[in-house]
Amino acid sequence: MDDALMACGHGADALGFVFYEKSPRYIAPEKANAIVAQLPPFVTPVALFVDAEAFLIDSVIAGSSRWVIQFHGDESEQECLSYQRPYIKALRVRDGDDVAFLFTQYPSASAMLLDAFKEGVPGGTGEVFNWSLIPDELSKPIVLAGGLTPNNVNQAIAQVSPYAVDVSGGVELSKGLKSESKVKEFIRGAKRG
Ligand SMILES: O=C(O)c1ccccc1NCC(=O)[C@H](O)[C@H](O)COP(=O)(O)O
Repeated sequence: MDDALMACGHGADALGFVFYEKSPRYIAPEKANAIVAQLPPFVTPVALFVDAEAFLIDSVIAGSSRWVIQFHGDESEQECLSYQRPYIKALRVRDGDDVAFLFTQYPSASAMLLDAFKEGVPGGTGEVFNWSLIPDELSKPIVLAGGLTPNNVNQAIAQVSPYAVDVSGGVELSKGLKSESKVKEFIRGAKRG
């Protein structure tokens, strides 16, 4: 709760909640929904799943009409759509990927999140990928992720012009422990960019 309100206080537009049990950032659904109930009205809570069972997703989103879902696994478009909520599909980009083609696989997504590919790690890698793999013209808004920090967020925005930027490890003191000064610096840098 303290971290969430701290990030909102520094101007975060959205907060991600990781419902992937293998992540050090995992949060239990009931705890997350208690936080969501306290969020200011214009901050979007984003529920992150990796090939989760439908009952888990349903149990989280039943807690609030405000949830946007972010899918980090191999979920099909049909599956993403079945929850009848706005959703973001994460793609882990690697050399040789045709990003524009991958976008066409999720026509119903509200946005696509582009993240670094690391074998066996579905997200939160802390690694930057090659931004030049992102075409200039894409059919959906991009959320840029992967190894962003207060030091490179400006450059990322200048090069990619994303709809939004997403950060995890780059604003932490250690895995799962957010740093207020880094969060503040990151958001300031992003909004200036
Ligand atoms: O953060 C995690 O632990 C995580 C685990 C499983 C799926 C997704 C996860 N995070 C997703 C995010 O959107 C991260 O913010 C994104 O991958 C960027 O992470 P980082 O490179 O550490 O900034």
